[in-house]
Amino acid sequence: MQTLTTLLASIPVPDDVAMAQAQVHLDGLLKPPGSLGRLEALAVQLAGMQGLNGAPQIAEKAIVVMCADHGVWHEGVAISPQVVTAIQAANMTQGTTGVCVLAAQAGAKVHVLDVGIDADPIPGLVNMKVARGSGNIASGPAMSREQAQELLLETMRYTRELAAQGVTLFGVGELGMANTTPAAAIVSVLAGEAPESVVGIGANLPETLLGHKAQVVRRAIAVNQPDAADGLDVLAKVGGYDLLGMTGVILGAATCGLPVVLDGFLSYASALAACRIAPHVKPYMIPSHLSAEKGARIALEHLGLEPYFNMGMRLGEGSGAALAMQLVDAACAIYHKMGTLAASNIVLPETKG
Ligand SMILES: Cc1cc2ncn([C@H]3O[C@H](COP(=O)(O)O)[C@@H](O)[C@H]3O)c2cc1C
Ligand SMILES: O=C(O)c1cccnc1
Repeated sequence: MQTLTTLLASIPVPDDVAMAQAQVHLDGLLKPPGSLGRLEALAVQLAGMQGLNGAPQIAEKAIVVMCADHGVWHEGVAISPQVVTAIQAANMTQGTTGVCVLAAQAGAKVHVLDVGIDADPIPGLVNMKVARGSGNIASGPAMSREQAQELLLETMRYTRELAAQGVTLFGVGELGMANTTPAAAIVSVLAGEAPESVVGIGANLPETLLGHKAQVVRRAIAVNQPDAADGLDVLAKVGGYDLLGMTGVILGAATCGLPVVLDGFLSYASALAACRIAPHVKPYMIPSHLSAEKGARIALEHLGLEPYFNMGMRLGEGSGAALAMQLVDAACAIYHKMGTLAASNIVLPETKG
């Protein structure tokens, strides 16, 4: 079985030649060159991905939703009852959640993984439970480094298996009451920003409790002393199973040369960790929306990603990733279905840049 090191080393470098050819093709389509803006850039990005073999074309889409509970919930950093994680995870199997509805719109299949829900295994979920909830990061690590590495590998392998079955576009999602607290801790450490700048209301925490939430993040960092240079250390000490699992999907997709659409704030934390673990994963990431969570802009800036849309969304679950998959479809559609300037005998003067 391949080790983490060999898997990470297998992430292909995007194909520059394919990207240049895609740009030439786009410039010849029935429009002023460049006039479809970031849709063109997205098509070029896809063309460079080795798993797609040159032409941007999406076959099967998968949104992988990582579900887990968090010991830090007991610090009073979230207002939702902890049992909502298990209830909403079960709802995922009924197709009634936000991500399920939006994924159906996008033609994506939702895969729901229990990586650490504090409940008995739930029928219909993939059981990859590490434990019934992670450790309380305010007083110790979320998990051991061994557990973190094992879950990272397992979720990478799960993603690669989906790719082997024909998935060519991935989206990440999560579910876990209180998970905006470990996500804020990860972003704080990896972006080098104060907890106060990245802590937000999550699922409607009263503003009056934001100071407390920031203090809990401060404590988590002080107690655990995560090494900002070591993404796995940060995830293990101040993260959680769901955040780790999303990092696994991001890295797993990249090892197959396939694109992965990010979601909201939680996914930004996982993506920052993925970049710290393997910086060459970056070209495979596709941002979706700007989450309304307070630290969202900071996290995206540190990722060097500009979100495609800003709709005040802050649900998570993969809802934003599902919506953005329709943009990926749009980028492929213009590439393959538009007519050419040449066929219409339109000759445009050369323009610069
Ligand atoms: C019914 C319900 C459905 C959700 N779906 C996603 N979240 C989102 O809210 C949680 C994070 O916010 P916090 O850190 O404040 O707990 C995560 O489960 C996230 O996926 C939900 C939250 C609730 C209440
Ligand atoms: O940005 C998100 O995805 C988000 C924000 C708050 C709560 N849950 C999810």
